[in-house]
Amino acid sequence: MSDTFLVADIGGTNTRVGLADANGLRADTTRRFKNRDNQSFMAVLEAYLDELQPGPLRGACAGAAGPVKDGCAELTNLDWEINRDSMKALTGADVVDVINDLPAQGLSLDDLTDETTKIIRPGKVEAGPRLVVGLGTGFNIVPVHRVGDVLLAPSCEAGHETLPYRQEQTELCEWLREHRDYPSVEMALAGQGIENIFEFHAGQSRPAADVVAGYHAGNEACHATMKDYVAILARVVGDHSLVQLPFGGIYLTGGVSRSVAPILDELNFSEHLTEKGRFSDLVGSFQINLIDDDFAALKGCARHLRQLVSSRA
Ligand SMILES: Nc1ncnc2c1ncn2[C@@H]1O[C@H](COP(=O)(O)OP(=O)(O)OP(=O)(O)O)[C@@H](O)[C@H]1O
Repeated sequence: MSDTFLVADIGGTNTRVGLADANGLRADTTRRFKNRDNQSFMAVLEAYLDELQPGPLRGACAGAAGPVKDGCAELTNLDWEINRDSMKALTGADVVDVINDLPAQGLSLDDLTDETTKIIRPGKVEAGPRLVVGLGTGFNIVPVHRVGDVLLAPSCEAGHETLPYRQEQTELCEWLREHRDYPSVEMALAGQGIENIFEFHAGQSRPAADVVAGYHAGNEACHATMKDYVAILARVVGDHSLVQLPFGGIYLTGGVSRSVAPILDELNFSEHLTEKGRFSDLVGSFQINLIDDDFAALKGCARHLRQLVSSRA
């Protein structure tokens, strides 16, 4: 029987697809697609299968950036649906599943290399839960638990909880309430969050990458944006740390995390993170890492399939 898995990570902006086997994700098979250039995930998958011609597949798993129920996901930030039955029909795979994309990132943690996991803020690392914070087109946070040899990462929609803010951000919150969906964590901390905060400060729009570049170039509105962004990020990560107690460490991931990680220190991330009264030392003791692997979720989907196959054996 084939041991090949097809794995996919469908975000609001990008879709990544690859093949994995007993040795893990095959680097020569990974591809990245811009969603705006494609009609649907099925169209992406057809193009991928046409190019790669993988032969019979043992399993197929998609991590999708939206709530998943009964094998179906509706993406939150794009008008796409991902459906387990359609994937099964197209791939002919034996075991097929759809999971949320952030648990997919979380399930990759034991398959990442030292080169792709960088320490941003050293801390004490012990056995215990780990916490993955996804900063991409959307925002989400999931805990990762180990039970024996099995990793568990439950689905969450933490990006849509209400923004915790201090007095300094009251006007920003009111602006989000008036001009966006509502003042949710995602509206401030995803890539679109950087753009929202910039628009609040500057009265005009600018892509997230350009706001970060403007910060490095000394632009005042970009500086104010990243200052708010880092303060809110630290507060949200601190709050979730108290809920999950990530003694195994905190991991930032996603397209925004790689450009934000280098400026956390200079924008007082640690001071905001540890503003927790009697629990400041505890929150400050968790190590914070950066996942610098754009295909991490594919590795997590492969692990999910391995776990599914062995639970059915
Ligand atoms: N250099 C950068 N600095 C800041 N933000 C950036 C940079 N480059 C891209 N982004 C933002 O990163 C986001 C895309 O990240 P990513 O590739 O992780 O998205 P995705 O996988 O499609 O998203 P998700 O899974 O969150 O729906 C976009 O919002 C984009 O504006």
